[in-house]
Amino acid sequence: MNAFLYGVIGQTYQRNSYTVRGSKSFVKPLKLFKANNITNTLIACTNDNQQVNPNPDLTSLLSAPGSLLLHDLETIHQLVKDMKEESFENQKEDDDSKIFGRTLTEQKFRFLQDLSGVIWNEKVAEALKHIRELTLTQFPYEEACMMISPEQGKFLSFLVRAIGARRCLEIGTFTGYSSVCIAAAMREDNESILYCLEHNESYARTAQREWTSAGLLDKVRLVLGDAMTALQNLAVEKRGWFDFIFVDAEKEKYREYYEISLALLRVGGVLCIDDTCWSGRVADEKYQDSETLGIRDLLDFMQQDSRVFACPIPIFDGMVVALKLPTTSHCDKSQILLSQKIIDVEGNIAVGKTCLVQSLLSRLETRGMTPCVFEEDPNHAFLAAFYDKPETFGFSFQMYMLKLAQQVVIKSQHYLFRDSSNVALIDRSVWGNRVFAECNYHLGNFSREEYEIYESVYNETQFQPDYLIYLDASPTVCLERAKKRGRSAEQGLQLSYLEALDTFHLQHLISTIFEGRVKVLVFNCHIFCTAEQILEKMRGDSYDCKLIWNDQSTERKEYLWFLHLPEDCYYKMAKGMTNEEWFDLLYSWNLFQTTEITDICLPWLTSQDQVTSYQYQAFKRLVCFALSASITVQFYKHIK
Ligand SMILES: C[S@@+](CC[C@H](N)C(=O)[O-])C[C@H]1O[C@@H](n2cnc3c(N)ncnc32)[C@H](O)[C@@H]1O
Repeated sequence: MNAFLYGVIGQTYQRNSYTVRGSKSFVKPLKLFKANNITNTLIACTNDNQQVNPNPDLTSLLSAPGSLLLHDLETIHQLVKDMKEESFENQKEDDDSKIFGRTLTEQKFRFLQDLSGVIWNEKVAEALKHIRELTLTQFPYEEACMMISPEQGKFLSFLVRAIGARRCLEIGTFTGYSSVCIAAAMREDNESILYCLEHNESYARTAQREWTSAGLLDKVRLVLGDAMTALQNLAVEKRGWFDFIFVDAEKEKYREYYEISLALLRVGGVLCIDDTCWSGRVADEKYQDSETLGIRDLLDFMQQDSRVFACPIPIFDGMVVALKLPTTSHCDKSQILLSQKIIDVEGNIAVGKTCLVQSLLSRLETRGMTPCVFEEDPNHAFLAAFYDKPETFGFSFQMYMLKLAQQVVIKSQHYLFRDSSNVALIDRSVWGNRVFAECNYHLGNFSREEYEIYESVYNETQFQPDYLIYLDASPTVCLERAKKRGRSAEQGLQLSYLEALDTFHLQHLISTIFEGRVKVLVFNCHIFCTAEQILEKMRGDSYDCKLIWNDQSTERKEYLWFLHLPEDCYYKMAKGMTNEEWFDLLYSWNLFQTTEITDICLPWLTSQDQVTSYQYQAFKRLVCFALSASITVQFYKHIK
């Protein structure tokens, strides 16, 4: 007998009439599977299909993308040989709900559980079991079958853990089965979060109870309401932010969900789309209903979409997983790079960036990472011409440098994407470039119109390092170092230029710290800091901003004292204060005289939610003002 058993794992396509109608060889396995509550339904055919399959639905099913040749008959027989046949006779053959989604307890199928308990600990396993039972017994069959199968749940956990996801999103939560699988597998740190979009309040409440009993409530953020509205809101702030997105809501909107999900996903993130077989209907043109069309259109579209690498998975009712690829554009707003992999080293000319980057390079290598340095390498003649006549070449040179920096963004993205151990060390990025451009504009080397052009091109660039390491030294020290290294283009370097650059660097540094999106380490480099010191700080990292002094000199402390704020400042920030109150507060704390600074942290940067964006901005402005008032008066006089 030359028979094959085809199956879509866990699929409930079965109409028993098909499956028992064919060869006797697979009737027994089928019965045994059912008797043992195995969700898999096998669809079988002989080597000449017609004998088994007079029904056109089965033909289309077998040709559907989700169909999978599981085993030859002998393997199936081997698989079921120890199964018990008890109670099978009493089961109503086509009572789908009896078979659908039962928890698998048979030894043979223990692989469906997380035996190590590492990902699905006891609470999670219990919750998953409970959700299945509750959903199958308390919801009508048509609703209950919206829940993903246990195998899919495990697959979701697998994917999330495999990519180390911690920022996840689910579109369509229902009673919470898939969300528990995702949340349980997210990276175990405080930043891990799963956004769950669901518009049905009663489903959402059920899911919430399950998150609580699974011990996952603090990792899940429910967004109750229309998913598309929620997605549009997320797209304002969280483009390129998510590591993993699971799409499992209205099929008619799949194309729209796909597009917006892709924008929300980071490069290297994974998108998983459910129900892509849709009981085989997607493959059968006879079905033209809006849901089938929604899925079919998306699949057709994805085949041509070079933004992703997609793979169909014939599991339950089919899934497609898609990996978001890097593009060749620096200005795709959704191109946020892989997290924890970019270190941007910034600072004034000759402060010591290149030395530090080189020593970081070798240190990271000894720690099993594969770092690569990315830097702009400008044409030296052009650089010399710019130093010689900044008012003539200011704009063209800065535009040229911006272009080089944008290429660095693209190159580093591709590098990071290639291997998970890769780390990009950037020796001055677009961040530093902008500081130079702004400074040159203020020095009169750009016209206003030119500066606006620069800004518009700069604003197209999407760049988000994980760490910004700022090396700080006074302009005098930088000038000495520039002279020492003796680059010919830098021979005419003026102290006044370094002072101007210093001020703009510090202002940008403050803005960056206060935006709170990047971890900032500020190193006092009057004495060179070592790579070991920096790595040490990164390793023990629990702050969002650190100011680190590696010597006792006080010369520069006055520039940065304002970062050291008393504890109750955080509390007051959340209370809502006017600009004037803030100003008084700053004075009352006598901050302008503070000289004692050690490691500092700005804890509210991790919880921006407590602070309104107005307060945030107001605070930022005040600090900038304080800086310019107390430190840079001289500089402004100078440039005016
Ligand atoms: C297929 S079920 C999700 C099943 C769930 N992922 C699981 O494994 O248990 C789809 C869910 O999406 C929700 N939904 C459908 N349209 C929605 C919309 N426009 N906004 C928010 N939720 C929606 C439904 O209420 C339903 O709970």
